[in-house]
Amino acid sequence: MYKVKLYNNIAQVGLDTFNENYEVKEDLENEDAILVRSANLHDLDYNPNLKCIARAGAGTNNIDIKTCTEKGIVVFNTPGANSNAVKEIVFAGMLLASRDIYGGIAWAKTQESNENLAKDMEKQKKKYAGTELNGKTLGVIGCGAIGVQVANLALRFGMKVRGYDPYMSIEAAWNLSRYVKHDSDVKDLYKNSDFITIHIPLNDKTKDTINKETIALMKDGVKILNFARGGLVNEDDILGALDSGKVSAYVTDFPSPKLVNHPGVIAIPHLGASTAESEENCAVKAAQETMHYLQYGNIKNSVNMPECHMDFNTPFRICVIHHNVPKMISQITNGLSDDNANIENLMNKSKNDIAYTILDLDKKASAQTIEKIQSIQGVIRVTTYQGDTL
Ligand SMILES: NC(=O)c1ccc[n+]([C@@H]2O[C@H](COP(=O)([O-])OP(=O)(O)OC[C@H]3O[C@@H](n4cnc5c(N)ncnc54)[C@H](O)[C@@H]3O)[C@@H](O)[C@H]2O)c1
Ligand SMILES: O=C(O)[C@H](O)COP(=O)(O)O
Repeated sequence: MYKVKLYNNIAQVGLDTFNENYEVKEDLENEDAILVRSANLHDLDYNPNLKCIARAGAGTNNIDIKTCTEKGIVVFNTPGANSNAVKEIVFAGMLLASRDIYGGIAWAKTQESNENLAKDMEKQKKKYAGTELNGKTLGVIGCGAIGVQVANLALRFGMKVRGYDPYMSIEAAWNLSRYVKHDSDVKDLYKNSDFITIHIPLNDKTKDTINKETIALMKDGVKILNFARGGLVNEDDILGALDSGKVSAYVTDFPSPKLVNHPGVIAIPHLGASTAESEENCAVKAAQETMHYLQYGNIKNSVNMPECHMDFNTPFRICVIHHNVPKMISQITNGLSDDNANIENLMNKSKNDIAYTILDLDKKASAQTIEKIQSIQGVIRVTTYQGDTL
């Protein structure tokens, strides 16, 4: 029986994905896997049995990836599974930033006993007038699963679109409309955009991407949208720019006490991925990733380990997480020699400093052999799988 510990509410359809060999709940000890959304796992008390963490969502800044890698814990996310939900809310944000729909609705709610409402509202409405998206320029920083969808939809709104992403994947490039102007220098995007939306992960390099200096390069009256992470935008700098009028609106999915009452801030309580559809997509994908790893050692959509998966149809499988250094494969295969086992299939993949090797054998390896492989310098974790778990 595999144990999967829950750290957030996970959509039921995702929980139902696990079969009878899984115990899935919040209150568990010695778990094999963790399923999480945005709960902070930085202070996790890692139990030695923990093999993987699946983030039902995109951002993994709530997980200590470095420690997980050192301990041989595979961290998964669910790329693209919530991108449509975020794309849609970004447009809600752009519309709210362009027209005072929110102010108008708030006024209408005060008019319950106004007999002359029909007449009064025609006088009042000029207070809430705004501008259109059509014809404006949107700059998209980060053209991944979300950025590409936002860019493509903006074109359909009649916007001109510019995109900046020096690390764009081939898949994302295939999906991006050719009508999106590619900015190889982000300064060009800053200088020419009426709206700027940011869709990149938060890490040490991207923290405070939007700051005093970058804001100074932008058009006067620019509107900034942040549905990625709060830490990407320096709060003091954005508040200063709102006060001076340099920035005319800041739409954020990451409210903070400092931001919420500023008139230029539209703060939404992290609702970007909170749709039934995206919660279900993420939950199912995270559950599948967890099961494929726990049962077969197959890795798909990991942020700290290489993509490595192979059909499993031999009696025994050994999976080794190890450092990406010379002579590892020869040492691992030599380690098997005492058992006289035949390696029927072998796959080795690497990602940065980490590598992963799957060896499928014609018979079970002995406990001594597994210990020998585990003791090779550079090996982080060895896991074995029986063919009859299929
Ligand atoms: N508000 C929400 O509910 C919500 C939902 C999903 C994702 N997110 C956030 O949005 C982020 C993006 O999500 P995604 O699904 O599009 O991820 P993704 O991995 O598909 O795309 C991220 C893109 O950012 C690019 N990038 C990285 N660093 C960059 C930099 N310095 N400058 C420009 N581009 C850079 C990458 O090359 C990649 O193409 C996530 O990391 C997460 O933090 C928020
Ligand atoms: O990174 C993400 O996927 C989003 O921020 C969604 O987070 P949530 O699953 O907690 O809504």
